[in-house]
Amino acid sequence: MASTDYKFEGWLGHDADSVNGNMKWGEFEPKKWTEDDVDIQITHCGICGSDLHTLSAGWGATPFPCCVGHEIVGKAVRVGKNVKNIAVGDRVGVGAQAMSCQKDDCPECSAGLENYCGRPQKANTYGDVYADGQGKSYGGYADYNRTNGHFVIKIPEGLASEDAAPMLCGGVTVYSPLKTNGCGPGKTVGIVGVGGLGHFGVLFAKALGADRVVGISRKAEKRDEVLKLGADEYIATDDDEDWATKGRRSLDLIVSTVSSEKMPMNDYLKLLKVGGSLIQVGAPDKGNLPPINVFILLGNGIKIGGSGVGSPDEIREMLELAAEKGIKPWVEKRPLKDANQAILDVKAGKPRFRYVLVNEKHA
Ligand SMILES: NC(=O)c1ccc[n+]([C@@H]2O[C@H](COP(=O)([O-])OP(=O)(O)OC[C@H]3O[C@@H](n4cnc5c(N)ncnc54)[C@H](O)[C@@H]3O)[C@@H](O)[C@H]2O)c1
Ligand SMILES: [Zn+2]
Repeated sequence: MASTDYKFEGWLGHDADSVNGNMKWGEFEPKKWTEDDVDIQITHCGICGSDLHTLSAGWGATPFPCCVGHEIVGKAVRVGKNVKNIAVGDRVGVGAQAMSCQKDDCPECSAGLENYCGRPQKANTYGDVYADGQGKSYGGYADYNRTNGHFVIKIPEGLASEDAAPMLCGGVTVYSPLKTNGCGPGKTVGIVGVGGLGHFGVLFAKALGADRVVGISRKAEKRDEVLKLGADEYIATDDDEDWATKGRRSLDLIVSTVSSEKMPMNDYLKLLKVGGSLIQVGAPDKGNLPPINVFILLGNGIKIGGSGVGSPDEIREMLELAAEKGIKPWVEKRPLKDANQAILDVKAGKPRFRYVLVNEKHA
């Protein structure tokens, strides 16, 4: 039995003002320990756009106090008796999901689609209340994390911790819809919104063998960086008022990571070839997309859908692909002690393309 004389401490948001650089360091009570759980000594945690939506309570009430962060990597320091896939000392990670029902009679969990489990047991890595009285979930801007072993993933040796961390949410959230919707040789793919998720979209669309990958964002200033990432083309929508006409019916698949309700959705849709699909993964505060013009849908025979994170199996598959192909995300390491400033910098649009907090006590 490993020692359990550690405290769960981290950056806590106490109200919606915490997103303005006002998280406070403090102790929290993790979920009640069960023999299905793993305790992780955290070394790295990526900053996801969802952390900001949650701190600002933009998606609805957040159960404060809340420690955000769901791109967690660290060392397993306590492993429950029932956990078979992890041993003490392993380098492991946790993404955005911490729990599902895991029952054989669940159509989703039994099919390896735990991310779509429809039962009350489903829980996010932070800001959630466990269904069975085990308390609240707390995320990775912290010293330690406790998560159900089914959602704790071993990190392959070939991947650096700072690169693996943001793949656990940001990476898999785009990898899953690319894979599910046929990204591969012979396909042209657009990635709308080249931020944290979008940059993974470019990297994974290329790694899956798409013929052409087009980065689509607002500002021309990102062009060189997006092309350097591996995109074949870049469209700056603020810079060219004819972009939708010029690119008409040129893409088989679009993944949109944009969360602004003001996005020009109807113009994105015009870029799809007949039979093409746009998959929305960006999640606006109130959950609404701009009004969609039905004539664009039926006139082009196109589909619009959505996708939520990815299953533990998809995360493992993505990490293996990343290790095998040497996929190198663009991350910038920030000390965990400066988490408040890092959040302000994300709000200001500074990351190229993902910040990863490093816990200097453990890394
Ligand atoms: N579907 C899921 O399961 C899932 C998982 C993780 C994150 N998300 C959501 O995805 C969104 C993006 O997350 P992220 O971590 O990449 O955030 P991010 O801040 O790193 O990136 C968002 C990018 O979109 C760009 N953008 C904003 N408005 C735009 C517009 N009108 N046109 C083009 N580009 C625009 C921004 O400049 C930025 O580069 C967030 O809403 C987040 O909550 C969803
Ligand atoms: Zn996320």
